[in-house]
Amino acid sequence: MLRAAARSCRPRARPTSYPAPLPALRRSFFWSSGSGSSAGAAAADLASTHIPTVAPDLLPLLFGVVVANAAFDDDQDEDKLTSPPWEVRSFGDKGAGAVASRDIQMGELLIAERPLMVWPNGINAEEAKKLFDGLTPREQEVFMALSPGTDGEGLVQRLDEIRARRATNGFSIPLPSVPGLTAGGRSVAMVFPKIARLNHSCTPNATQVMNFQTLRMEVYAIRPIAKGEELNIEYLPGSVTRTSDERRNLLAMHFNFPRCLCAVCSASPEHVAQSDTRRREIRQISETIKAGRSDRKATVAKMERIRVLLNEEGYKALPDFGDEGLNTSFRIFLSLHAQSSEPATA
Ligand SMILES: C[S@@+](CC[C@H](N)C(=O)[O-])C[C@H]1O[C@@H](n2cnc3c(N)ncnc32)[C@H](O)[C@@H]1O
Repeated sequence: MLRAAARSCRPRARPTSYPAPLPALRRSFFWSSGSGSSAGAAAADLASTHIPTVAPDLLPLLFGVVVANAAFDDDQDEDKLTSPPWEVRSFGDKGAGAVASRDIQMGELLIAERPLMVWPNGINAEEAKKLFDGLTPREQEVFMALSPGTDGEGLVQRLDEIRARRATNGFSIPLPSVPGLTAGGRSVAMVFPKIARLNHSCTPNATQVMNFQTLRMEVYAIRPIAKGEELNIEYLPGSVTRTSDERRNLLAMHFNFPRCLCAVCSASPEHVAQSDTRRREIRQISETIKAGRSDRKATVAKMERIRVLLNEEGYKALPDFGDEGLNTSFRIFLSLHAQSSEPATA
């Protein structure tokens, strides 16, 4: 997909919102700490944040140790990791999926999960087999239990069973830059076995974000979710600006399901047509906002129109326009809108 392209479509696993900046690694990790200590400086001068100078051939080893200890998880709610508020059940033609086992509030952390493996993107069948053989028997078992991704007619269909699973269930995740260590930008493939059970919806109620401090992918509720409701994420960023046909083509090609069975796509033809009209208008407006030629007042009016259209669309969560700048602007607009529509207190 292809796989890589597919996942780069889907999980947009945005490495955007690290909960906090990366720790010490961000200073010059290897060559000299740049701390300015002179040869004669006393050992006591070394700050507690001192970054050691590391011999180059030890870097991969040290990096392995950093990765292995990446998550101290001291701020993680153990409960969320061990007894999440959802369970897996069958969703008919969609296969397995996750359902809320109690009422969930907006903003709740639903899953925080380490990847089963981290592989390069764009590998051939032979390389994939070699990497698969390197997994432990338990990891292989977990991987092979995931959706096979070989029952459709998209690009995934042409892959071997390892890469098809990787494509259907994984994310292509851009690595962040670490000054002095890596420029970032390179995307790698990661599969998270629990998150892989989440089905797609064109009006999702959850979203995923990669936390590189803990090396976990986190899934959050982006609106209140009632007990018994399915948890869904959006595989395609920018779905809110695409018509049903456009979404169907992309989902079929990259995720191997020819028919999206989410609430929007499985509505009556009349409702689907209305939804398409709204999403076309959202796209047209969002493109003019991105072009940046409107003044502030006009931009606010455009965002207000998008807000109304999203309401009509039943899109109760924050949309992903597939554009970080617009996502942020719209988030700010919504919070200002919420403040201005709060009833005045006497
Ligand atoms: C990442 S897996 C999701 C979990 C999967 N249902 C399972 O049984 O493990 C992706 C696959 O689930 C199915 N799927 C996910 N969302 C769907 C949707 N909205 N409509 C139809 N099938 C969907 C497709 O077969 C897709 O290739």
